[in-house]
Amino acid sequence: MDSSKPTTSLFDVFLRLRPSSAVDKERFLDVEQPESTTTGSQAPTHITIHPPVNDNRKRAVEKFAFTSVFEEHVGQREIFESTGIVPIVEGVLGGQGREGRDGLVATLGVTGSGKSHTILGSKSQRGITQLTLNVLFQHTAPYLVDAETRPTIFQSLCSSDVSEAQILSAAAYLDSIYSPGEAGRLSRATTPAMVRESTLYTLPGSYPTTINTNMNGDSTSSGTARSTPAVYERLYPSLAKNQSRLPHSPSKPNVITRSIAKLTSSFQQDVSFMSMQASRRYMPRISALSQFPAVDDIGIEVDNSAEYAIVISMYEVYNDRIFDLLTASATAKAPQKRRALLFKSTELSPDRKVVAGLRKVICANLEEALLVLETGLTERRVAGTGSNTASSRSHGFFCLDVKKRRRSSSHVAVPGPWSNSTLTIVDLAGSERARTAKTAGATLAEAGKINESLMYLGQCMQMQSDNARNSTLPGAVERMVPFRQCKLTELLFSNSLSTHHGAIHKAPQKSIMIVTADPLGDFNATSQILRYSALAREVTVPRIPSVTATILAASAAAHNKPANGRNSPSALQEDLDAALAEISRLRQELEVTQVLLEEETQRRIEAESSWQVAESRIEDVEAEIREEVFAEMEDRLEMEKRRWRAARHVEMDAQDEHLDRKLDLLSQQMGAEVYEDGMVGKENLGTVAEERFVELEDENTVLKEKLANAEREKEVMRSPSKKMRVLKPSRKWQGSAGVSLDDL
Ligand SMILES: Nc1ncnc2c1ncn2[C@@H]1O[C@H](COP(=O)(O)OP(=O)(O)OP(=O)(O)O)[C@@H](O)[C@H]1O
Repeated sequence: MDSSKPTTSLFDVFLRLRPSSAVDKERFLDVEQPESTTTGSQAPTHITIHPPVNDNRKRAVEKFAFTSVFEEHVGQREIFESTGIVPIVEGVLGGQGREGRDGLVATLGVTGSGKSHTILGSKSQRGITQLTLNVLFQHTAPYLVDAETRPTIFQSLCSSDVSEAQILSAAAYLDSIYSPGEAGRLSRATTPAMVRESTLYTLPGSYPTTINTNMNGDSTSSGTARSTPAVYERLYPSLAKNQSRLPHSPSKPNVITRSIAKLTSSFQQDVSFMSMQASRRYMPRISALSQFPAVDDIGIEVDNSAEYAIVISMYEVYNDRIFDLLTASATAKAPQKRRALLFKSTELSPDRKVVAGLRKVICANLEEALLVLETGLTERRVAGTGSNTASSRSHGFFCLDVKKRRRSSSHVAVPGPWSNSTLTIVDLAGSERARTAKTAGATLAEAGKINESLMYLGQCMQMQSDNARNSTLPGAVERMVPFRQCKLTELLFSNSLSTHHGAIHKAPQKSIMIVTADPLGDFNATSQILRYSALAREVTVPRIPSVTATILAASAAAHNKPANGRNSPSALQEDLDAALAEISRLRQELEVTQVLLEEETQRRIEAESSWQVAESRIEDVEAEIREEVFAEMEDRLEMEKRRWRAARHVEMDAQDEHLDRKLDLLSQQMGAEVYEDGMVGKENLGTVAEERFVELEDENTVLKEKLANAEREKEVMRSPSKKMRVLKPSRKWQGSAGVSLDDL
């Protein structure tokens, strides 16, 4: 089996095994050590999985190839270094004078296999996300722009963003989340690394006891007042730095003073921090987050002719809909109100889809970025299941936009335009079996959606490995990866294809997938994921020595010879052995074919079910479109009616006016007396005038008919039920001013 990475591969695929806590379970996965391990440090690339001993479905032994396999003892730093994340970060920053290239790092695996641990770490260890942020900020620090205090830079960053985003500075964002008005916001989960601010006060001597709280919840300090900023600076060095730039306003307390004031107030009321409401939110303590493993010695190349801005956004895909994790939309009053965002092309990004309308936060340093990350993660949907006490119920996307532009210098007066490249780190929700996870209700429904999206992801990855396998065949045509089936695959794959924006060619993103597995976990679920994610796969049937041995023994008995045949090497025996070996080989081949057939049947069943899902979705969409079109038609009809009515009123007014003018003219010409009520006195008319009067009467009759017709039409428009009545001609026409022309 060729383990080399296929050229058409969209992802590099790594396998990480987690240390298992299970003691009574059988290990079903073995790592094949490469021969060169004895001489060099080459990581293994192949694994073999064996069906459980008591497996009543006769299943094959399967061998899988990955870019690298990391065994249980491998730590977070080695994963960070060996999976090629560092070159991806360099790619995002872009080489000297070049635009960056998008990157994607994702984890995939069964629930509880260690995806979140790999991406986000735990209380004692940092994950890939924190390590990436550390390396990124450490090396770009001298080249980062100051968007906080320079409005022109902030403005230029806002206007360069193509995703209709709401861009904020980190201080403004954190203030919007932790300000008193937002204190009742719901917290869905604590993050693996988060230690809440309240724990600060349990440490002896760490609490500035002289802080007092006024009626507004503002804090004032007395006596040892200088200790307060020291605590701020130790806890929130970046915010303290930012605040020192801003004029201090006692009437407008900042987020930190308010937070401490609230805690002081609780403390003074003798309320235990442990008994505080879970929904209450406190700023995470930076110093309490893990610093391990250190990555300060890892170097990356940065373009020193450029300046950078690092902008963070976070969202989750929950039930196939995208929700912003940085928008404070879930409040205690309206927990359900979360607006789903669209993945679409925008005015400024016509050739490339983006998640439109996200909130994005410009971070000036690592501390700010970690605070934003921790805050966003508390919004993510997490629930306890039978398989994992904090199981992710959504696919989490953490996006690092690196904005880059040429710096102004003595040669170039103005800086260049901003370019943007994004590193997306994805923590996928895990596939799970309802029976193992013991889920029910909404959690079970979520699992259904998670499994469905992972099935589509599996189809895409399967297509990728099929394409890679077929690419070596003459005349092979690469098949399109079906990534538009759901939001998850669209988000993961659509930037993996190269696009053109005007004359600019954007390179496809560089992607890596880290598959996590528990070698003592669920065999069925794990093998399914390995099957579609591995770069290559080989199926073998376990040797069944008993079959050959039985036949040999039987034939030996028939010839009354020893079973091993060593003592009687006759030609007959040799023929018999050869025949038995051939039978055994054919039998194995048949079994492999049976296994493959079974798998193909399974795939067909899955494809049929996804076809059915697609069909019912089409029906839903069709019904939705029908309703929309019908509603639009009704609106338009109503608008047309209103327009027609307005036009008719105008016409009637014009006719009245015309009539009045004629009467005026007539009375002037004939010297007839026009009474105050508009009637003309006939007694004053001469012969010529009488003729003219008759003419005008005829004309009036025509006008009357026209008006009567108009009146009838109006009635018809008003109510179809009155149609019949209106069709009967009215006996007598009354002018709009109540003047009867018959009376003239
Ligand atoms: N490599 C590892 N080393 C130590 N502990 C680990 C490792 N991988 C996972 N764990 C621990 O196992 C538990 C479950 O892991 P985690 O939450 O990362 O699983 P998951 O795959 O993200 O699950 P889900 O899909 O349900 O969210 C956690 O307590 C985590 O700390």
